[in-house]
Amino acid sequence: MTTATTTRAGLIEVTGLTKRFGTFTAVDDLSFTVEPGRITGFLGPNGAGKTTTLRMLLGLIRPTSGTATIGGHPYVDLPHPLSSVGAALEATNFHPGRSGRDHLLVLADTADVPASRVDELLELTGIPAAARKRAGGYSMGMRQRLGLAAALLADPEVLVLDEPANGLDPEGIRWLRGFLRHLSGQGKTILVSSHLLREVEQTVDDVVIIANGRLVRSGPMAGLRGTPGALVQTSDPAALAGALRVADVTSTVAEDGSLVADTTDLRLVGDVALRAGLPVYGLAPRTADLEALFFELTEGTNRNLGAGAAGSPAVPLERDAMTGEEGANE
Ligand SMILES: Nc1ncnc2c1ncn2[C@@H]1O[C@H](COP(=O)(O)OP(=O)(O)OP(=O)(O)O)[C@@H](O)[C@H]1O
Repeated sequence: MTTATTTRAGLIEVTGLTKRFGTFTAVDDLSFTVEPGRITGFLGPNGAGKTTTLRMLLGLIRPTSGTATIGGHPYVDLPHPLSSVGAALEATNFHPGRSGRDHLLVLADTADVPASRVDELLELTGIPAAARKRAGGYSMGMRQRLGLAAALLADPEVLVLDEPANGLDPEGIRWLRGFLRHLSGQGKTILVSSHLLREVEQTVDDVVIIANGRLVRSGPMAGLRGTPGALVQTSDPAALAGALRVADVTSTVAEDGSLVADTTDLRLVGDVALRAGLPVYGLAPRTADLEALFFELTEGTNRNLGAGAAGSPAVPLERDAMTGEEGANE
């Protein structure tokens, strides 16, 4: 069993985490771990409970039950929270009249971080010139980069980013991917939320997928992609399946009539078909349809649209420690 004294500093452990707002259960008995040196995608449709979970992890709201710890400690008990965890939960909470650089300088002062680190981070996040202008005029992508710079100020071991790809153009998403990869290469723990699997599928090593506040899947991204294979279109799939079996390759006929062979050796499949005298109309590696899988796993669970909305809250019930949003009780 893991204890606070033996847990690695950057390990995130969520155990039986539950959050109720009145009668509405936003996060329901959620358990997962996030490993250092890896990028983990925290995925689920709108309203699944991602932000609520991250807020509990960051000590901004109290769990109804369960725990969320970083290096074995709840956030509020971390001896050096700023150098342990950097977070960017919203891309909008900057003083609009203040420049991005000034915003970071204020934060740096609070966190006891030298001003030189601010300029280093503005370079790293690609906004050195724009950061001298008023933050009120920033695009969403710029605000994302500024939020990322703020999260990294104290060079934390753990980075928690809520929808960081929102508002980034394809070039920006590619940049973010490379940047996060670089940080995970330094051994940092990176937890990135998104409501789109497709947006992060090339970025993340592991996934934690939730729907209706509950865990539906967690593990390496490779496991989600499934076993690679070959897709073949031929005139007689059953005959080709028989010929492949002789060559020690198992296969199944898909709904659309194509044959899915359990091998990545396309040349072998082509050769077997040729020897069997069967025409091949199409031959390609099989790639998982992640979008379809994600939809299947989370189907109809967007609570903000009302589907499956039993007990859905009409009004916010609790004041949020970060945004000061309205609300009262738990
Ligand atoms: N303070 C609150 N009071 C009442 N209900 C809340 C509060 N905060 C969140 N909720 C509800 O809890 C559910 C989960 O919300 P949450 O913001 O955690 O989802 P999410 O997965 O982050 O969604 P999105 O992708 O849209 O940001 C939603 O139905 C939301 O309306």
